[in-house]
Amino acid sequence: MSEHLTIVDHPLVQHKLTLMRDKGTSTAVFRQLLREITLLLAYEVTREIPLTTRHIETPMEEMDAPILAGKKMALVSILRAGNGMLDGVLELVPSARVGFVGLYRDEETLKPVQYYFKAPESLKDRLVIAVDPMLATGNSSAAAIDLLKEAGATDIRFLCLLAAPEGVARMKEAHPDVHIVTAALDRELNSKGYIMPGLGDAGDRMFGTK
Ligand SMILES: O=P(O)(O)OC[C@H]1O[C@H](OP(=O)(O)OP(=O)(O)O)[C@H](O)[C@@H]1O
Ligand SMILES: O=c1cc[nH]c(=O)[nH]1
Ligand SMILES: [Mg+2]
Repeated sequence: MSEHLTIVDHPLVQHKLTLMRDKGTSTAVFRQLLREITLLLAYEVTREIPLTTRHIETPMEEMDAPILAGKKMALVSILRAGNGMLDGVLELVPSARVGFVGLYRDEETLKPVQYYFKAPESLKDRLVIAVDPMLATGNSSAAAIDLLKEAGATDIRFLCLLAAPEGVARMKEAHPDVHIVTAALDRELNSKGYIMPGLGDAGDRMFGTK
């Protein structure tokens, strides 16, 4: 993947995203929609992953057929809202290994506070897909990717639902090698670091905590 940012403008993604943005959408429906959109985004983020061939026999004849190359990919959820995207990717890539980075954003400073880290082994040999629905200031995702690189990851993609221009710029500066896939690039951040027009606090809407 060469460009830094891909916006997935598929009509089904855009339709479902509108339903998610709507403040009248229930927690249960919000969670279900995020899972459905993530499956479609996962199709995009896994484009151009390397293939090799396996010699097989169809009922008709032998052939060298394409199959994914290398070690199983690692999927890393940035807690807690990232967990809402895990199932969608796992539906498409069921053999992926799964890791977790626990971070929350201090509401005053907008800096990430880390509370957990657990990654699959041999990260350096795997394609790593980090997931978090919201890329706002980019402080959380940049910090999560710092930790993944410290743990050995070299081939990392970032999958989110909504991005702000400020977060994309921050990621491009901190991690120019990390390709971002998102369903939408919104207008801006407000004075409290929330994405506008956005969808509010993804974790709270997903888990019903506010
Ligand atoms: O780009 P940033 O400005 O860092 O903001 C984005 C972060 O904020 C949200 O998490 P939050 O801190 O609300 O934690 P939660 O997932 O536990 O709700 C979101 O899921 C991102 O991790
Ligand atoms: O708009 C935002 C910004 C950060 N985190 C969220 O969940 N929503
Ligand atoms: Mg939150």
